[in-house]
Amino acid sequence: MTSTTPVNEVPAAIALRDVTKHFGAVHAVDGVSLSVRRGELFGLIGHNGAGKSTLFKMMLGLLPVSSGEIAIAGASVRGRDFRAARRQIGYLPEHLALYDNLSGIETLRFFARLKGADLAGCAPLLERLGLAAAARRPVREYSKGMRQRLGFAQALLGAPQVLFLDEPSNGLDPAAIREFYAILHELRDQGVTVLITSHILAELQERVDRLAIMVSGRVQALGSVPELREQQDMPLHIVLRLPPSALELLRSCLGVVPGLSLSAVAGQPGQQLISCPRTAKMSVLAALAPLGDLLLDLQIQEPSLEDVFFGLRGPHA
Ligand SMILES: Nc1ncnc2c1ncn2[C@@H]1O[C@H](COP(=O)(O)OP(=O)(O)OP(=O)(O)O)[C@@H](O)[C@H]1O
Repeated sequence: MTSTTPVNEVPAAIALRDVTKHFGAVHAVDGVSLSVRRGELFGLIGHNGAGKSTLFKMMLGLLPVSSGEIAIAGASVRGRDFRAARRQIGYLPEHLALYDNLSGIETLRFFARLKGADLAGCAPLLERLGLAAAARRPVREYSKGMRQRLGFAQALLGAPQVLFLDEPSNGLDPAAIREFYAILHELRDQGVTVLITSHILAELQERVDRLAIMVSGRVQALGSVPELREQQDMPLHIVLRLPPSALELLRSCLGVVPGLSLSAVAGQPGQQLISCPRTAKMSVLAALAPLGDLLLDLQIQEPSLEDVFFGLRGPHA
């Protein structure tokens, strides 16, 4: 294996250097470099066809790279030691095939045998994922959410150190999603590295440490949600509620702050929206002081991950 890690430095749990994958003329993945630390919960997002699944498959060694280097837990996916490293990897594919006639516990034992994991770990895993009561029922009777939880249980077999989860919250209800992320955060705190894809950006926004946004096979932006907001220079929105009689005073107060715009909030009488550069936040708040009690309410709205995503891709992308 070609090492990219300096001596005395802990290797990244996931390291990609200039990875490409071409299917004929289609550049599905086009020069991706990425480093995910041990114990990091990392999100991978992108439009349909952006290259996420292709990248996943290459990181799992299921699809050869066209060029570039991938190392998982220090082992190159092209190296001889990757077979052993795979034991440290858990994977939940987007569509996991399950045998309908097997029960939950039989399913998990089946996957445990394939993976060479301890069969004794199966029942506790079902318990942890809220499936203990359904353990002996055939999978054909499972709801979509139960199937997904069973899939998650199989990804956790053998206590993997790196987890790849492709659209894992598909079919989960809000309570199950909350429970699912609680388990992920627990695993992360134990040093497990998690790479997760989802199209539900609001779900990832508060829950991942960092993420990469893929556009047409490339990583277009990388960082924590606050870092991405900074990088994109997204404007800040401040919504005010005040009586119509205070509008003139508001305009004159804000006149001293450059670079902002003021507009009425459609369908919300008495509400005004200020859009301003993020750096102007404190100046705007200071400029509002003369309004005193006339200001009935104020909300600062940070751009969401969805705003960042569409800002990158453009409104019609
Ligand atoms: N086996 C294949 N042969 C030819 N083209 C492929 C193959 N697999 C993927 N592609 C193409 O590579 C591109 C990236 O596909 P990929 O499935 O990685 O996207 P994705 O980001 O996972 O999309 P989605 O969000 O819809 O799952 C697409 O243009 C797709 O058509």
